[in-house]
Amino acid sequence: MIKTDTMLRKLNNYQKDAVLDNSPALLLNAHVGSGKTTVLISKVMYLRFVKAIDLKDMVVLTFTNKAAKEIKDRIKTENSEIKDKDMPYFGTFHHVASKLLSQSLPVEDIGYTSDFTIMDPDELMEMAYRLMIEHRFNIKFKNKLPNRIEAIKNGITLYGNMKREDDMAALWECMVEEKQKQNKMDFDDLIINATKLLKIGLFTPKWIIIDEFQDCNAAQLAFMKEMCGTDTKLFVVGDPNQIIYSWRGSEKNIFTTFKQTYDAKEMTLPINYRSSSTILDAAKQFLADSSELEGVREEGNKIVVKNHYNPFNEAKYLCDQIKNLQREAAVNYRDIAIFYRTQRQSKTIEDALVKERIPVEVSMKKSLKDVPVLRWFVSLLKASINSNDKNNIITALNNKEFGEGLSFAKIRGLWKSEDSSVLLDKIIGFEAWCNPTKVENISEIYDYFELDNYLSPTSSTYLENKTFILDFIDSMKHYIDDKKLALTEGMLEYLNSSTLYGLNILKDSIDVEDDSVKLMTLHACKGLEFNHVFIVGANDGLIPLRSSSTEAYEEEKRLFFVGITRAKDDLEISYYTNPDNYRVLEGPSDFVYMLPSHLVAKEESKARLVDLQSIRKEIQENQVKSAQIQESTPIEGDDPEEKSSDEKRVKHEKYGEGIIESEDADSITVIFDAYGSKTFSKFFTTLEYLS
Ligand SMILES: Nc1ncnc2c1ncn2[C@@H]1O[C@H](COP(=O)(O)OP(=O)(O)OP(=O)(O)O)[C@@H](O)[C@H]1O
Repeated sequence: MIKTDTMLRKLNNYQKDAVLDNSPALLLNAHVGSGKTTVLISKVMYLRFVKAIDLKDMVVLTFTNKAAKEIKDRIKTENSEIKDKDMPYFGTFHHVASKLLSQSLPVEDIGYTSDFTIMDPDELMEMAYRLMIEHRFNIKFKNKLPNRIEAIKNGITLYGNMKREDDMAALWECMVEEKQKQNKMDFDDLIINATKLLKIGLFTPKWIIIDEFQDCNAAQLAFMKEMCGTDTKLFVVGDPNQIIYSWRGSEKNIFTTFKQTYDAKEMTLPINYRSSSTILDAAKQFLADSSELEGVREEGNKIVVKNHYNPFNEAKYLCDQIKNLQREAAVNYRDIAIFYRTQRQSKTIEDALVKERIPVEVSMKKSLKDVPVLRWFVSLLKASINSNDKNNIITALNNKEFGEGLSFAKIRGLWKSEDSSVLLDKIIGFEAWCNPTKVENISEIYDYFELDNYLSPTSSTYLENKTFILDFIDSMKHYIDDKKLALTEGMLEYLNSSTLYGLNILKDSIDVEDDSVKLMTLHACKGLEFNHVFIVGANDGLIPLRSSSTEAYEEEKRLFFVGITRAKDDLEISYYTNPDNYRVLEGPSDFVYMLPSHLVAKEESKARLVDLQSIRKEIQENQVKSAQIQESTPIEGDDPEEKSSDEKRVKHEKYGEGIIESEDADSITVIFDAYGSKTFSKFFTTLEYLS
């Protein structure tokens, strides 16, 4: 209570009014750096500790796990008796929807049971390809299957002028049926199914609080609406200037819609506390209307705009600059951040920093697919706790690297008990093994599956793979211990979370407190702040990324605005003369020209090209040595542009050369230069890998 009082005293009048407001619906228009997070946390604390609202009666929806954790941690600090389990509905939309479906809503009514598992987009695609082969569906534009599935889910017809209809509708129907049969929901199903069942009015919290409201999509709005009982109060906070996820379908006029639908009161937080007035004035150039945004800080340093010959030179320069800041101005590494537009830009900078022994942390949303052994292991565990999960049983057995490399035909033989498989016997016997097994013995899972037999102990990757699996098991054990869950129930929850949050489950995303330089994409920097910010690659084709529409270009602008406004004191923006990438134009982009000249100190890079060859060679060698980081599939907070990165070229004896568009355990889709897209079963096709 004392802390809550002190906290309220620290707020300005705009902020305090928002926290104390008791309207049935409030829309808080929070300008950049105006204390949105501060107000959100204060609001929850105020409701709990002053208004005595039970935390279980509050739904607090955030866009990242990290944001929800921050709020929960503050509540726990205020009262140490409060535990995570007392705040079951604090989390991302997917997390809360999944919680409701597994614990409070009658999922049986829609053909599921409460122990359903969650499938990520990769698993969904695997299912699609498998059904396509099994049912011999004729699907056009296979290389665009993810888009086509997304479209059919949303009732949109893609490729309307297609001459001949294909079996897309039948495939989707089959997938819906199969998901139900296997008791699995994909990410969208979580929100859609929860919304469907909420209609019955089974769960009506007293408060619904939403962060980053500007990035909500129609499905999320419907989800919120169905949770509203007659007495439910709504408190939503957002900044229309920071819409950076419209590709996810965020509603264009979401603020107007909300105001009209709920007759909401509107309040504004106009004061930016974060950035120097120079940085704020520069940021304003990227807003259509900046009249309301006020700053309180001094003028500060000019923004440095710098030119580098290429990314290698830049990486070298960044190392020198960071060392200077640390040596001469005693700046902590944790106060420095480097932002780039695409994840693949990170490697050059990271390698250079590591080489110079500068502590660095790269923020990267990695999905399970990024560590193949974990992807396989999670399939194995999912198959073991859900006997209906045909897909994962096949993935676990069929995997050539870690599983038994069994063909479809052989696996079909196993169904009919014509054949036997050690791994399948383990999968089938797992439930019985779990029953007497205690949580503290969960580490024995490794031995139960005799995993050494599957990780090739003589291979160079054995130790690394084994460590990944042991870390995963350890992290799962801690999760189950902390929550005091039964073994299978805990495993199910943990596996579902690992599907939702990817590898971040092993590590609580980026640790801002850790004394290291932070590297991240512009998308990932949302909500953070640093004293010194470097934004690299301000060339056309990167910042902004090449866009096909005015809307996309405007979104690139907002993204750059978000990046600029993370900086408190110093901002440096750089571009390349030779970007080393044919998709990127040399020289500064329009965005650099938009910075008013009186706010800018332009500097030519002093880093010469001496040693360039050796720097380049060294970094490239490191890149080859380190495992290639696959681009992640979109999980909450990810950037779609990151999906199609490295192009792998292959050669087919009949169709000639082409690029791999997609592949899974069984099939591979290649776009051939001369023949277009073709999908093959991996069992029957030999492709020569060219790159
Ligand atoms: N009333 C206040 N007085 C002084 N500083 C404040 C006040 N409110 C917030 N701040 C500071 O302003 C900065 C920005 O606050 P916060 O991160 O909550 O803003 P935000 O609106 O969430 O930002 P963004 O939307 O840009 O992510 C923080 O450093 C915070 O401590």
